[in-house]
Amino acid sequence: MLDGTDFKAWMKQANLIDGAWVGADSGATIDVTNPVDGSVLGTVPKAGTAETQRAIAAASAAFPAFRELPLMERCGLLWKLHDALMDNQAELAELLTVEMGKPLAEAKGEIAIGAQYVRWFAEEARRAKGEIVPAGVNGRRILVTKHAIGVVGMITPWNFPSSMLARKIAPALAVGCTVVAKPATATPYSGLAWGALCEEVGYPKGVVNIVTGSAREIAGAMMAAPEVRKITFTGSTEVGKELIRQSADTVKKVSMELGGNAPFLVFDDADIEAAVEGAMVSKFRNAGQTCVCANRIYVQAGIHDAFVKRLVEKTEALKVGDGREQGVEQGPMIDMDAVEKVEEFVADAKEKGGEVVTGGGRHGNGGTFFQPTVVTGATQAMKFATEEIFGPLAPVFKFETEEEAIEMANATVYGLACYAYTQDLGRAFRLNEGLAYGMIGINSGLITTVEAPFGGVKESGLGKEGGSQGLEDYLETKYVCIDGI
Ligand SMILES: O=CCCCC(=O)O
Repeated sequence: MLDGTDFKAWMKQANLIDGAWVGADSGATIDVTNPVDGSVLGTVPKAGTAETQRAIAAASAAFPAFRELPLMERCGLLWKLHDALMDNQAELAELLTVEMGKPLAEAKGEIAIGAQYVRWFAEEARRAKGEIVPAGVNGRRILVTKHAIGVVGMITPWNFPSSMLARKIAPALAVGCTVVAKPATATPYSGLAWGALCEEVGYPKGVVNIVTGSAREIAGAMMAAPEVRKITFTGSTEVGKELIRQSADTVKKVSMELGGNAPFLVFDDADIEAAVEGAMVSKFRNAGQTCVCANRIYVQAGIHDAFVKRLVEKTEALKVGDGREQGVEQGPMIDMDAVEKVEEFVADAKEKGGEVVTGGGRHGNGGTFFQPTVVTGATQAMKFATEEIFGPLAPVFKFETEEEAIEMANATVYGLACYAYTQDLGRAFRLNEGLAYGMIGINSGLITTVEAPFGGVKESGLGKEGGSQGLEDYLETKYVCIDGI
């Protein structure tokens, strides 16, 4: 266990609305538990429509002045926010681990990448450039300018409760937008901590508002409010589709980071050790509860057995336990529903001829711990071929040709991330062109980085987070036509 950190210092048990820390109007609260043993860490307000409407009104009132804050002052606030995150990295990471379950090393990494997003967008804000376009006729000038979109509603998930907010809140604040955020009910403290950090570094009241409680009511109030000009959501495709439908009524801009079903292709010419290493990190980080986790591992026949042998050895060596314990590499799953879903995938695979080579069931630690699992003999008829597993289950499929691998990899409605291991440069280019995914890792199982546009195609989403594109999503483009020159 960690010594000397005081994660409770950042564990805010109230909502931040218009610069005040408040409870729900009704006084109702929701318990927040540690998935390691179900123990109650504390409570958060069970807020709903009225509280969210006040948060939106506060963000709306704060917008004109915040938008006008000199660019260097906005960037300066982000620099301070970056430093506050890193100065409190250990405490914030422990808070994340106790509410979400991921190993402390991963939680620290999550706080660090969140801080990097903040720094990245502090730098990118200085390049939110417009352009002057040559006019088609004399005496006329065409100017294209960029402007903060306005109040942004943010709905964030439980699996990366800090960094998913980072890559929404940082670009929004960088360009002068104001924020109403709803963290996931299972992991609200990491989101509320962003409110506390923003307050500490001096954001004016109303610029950042954080509301916890009824997802239906909070999201409903955001979607209904004409002042909310943009909604950014990370979560399931099902919920994302519903939010897109609701956004039509007030024609909001939307960014949707939705589900995935990442194929991980390993070709005969791959460096097997590197491929296994990549598969391990891609599959088992966050106990497989990552939208870009390898969901289907396709291995070419010539190296299939050698790959599986190493994958199983490494999977069996994973240390499962309380994320706060030294050396733990896989924590508990978020809840019992998640466990049962993985059990269903295993049962379905077994019924259809798959072989569980290691793991396959609940872990001896009890509760929501699940064994790191490898299933071989996977086929396109099994449920995980088309559905997202979101758990520590690695299905291995065998393939013969590149064409067959691409076809199977693309046989899904999702298009978030995919991976391929090969030493053949020509093949790497063919894969990049042939795989219908928003992100491709060639010889890498870990591709998330602040400089790159994270996001999917098809039913995996709309918009990008990170990169210069991640700023663009919070800007409105205007054009001025000056005639008679
Ligand atoms: O679950 C989706 C977020 C992925 C974040 C990451 O890759 O770090």
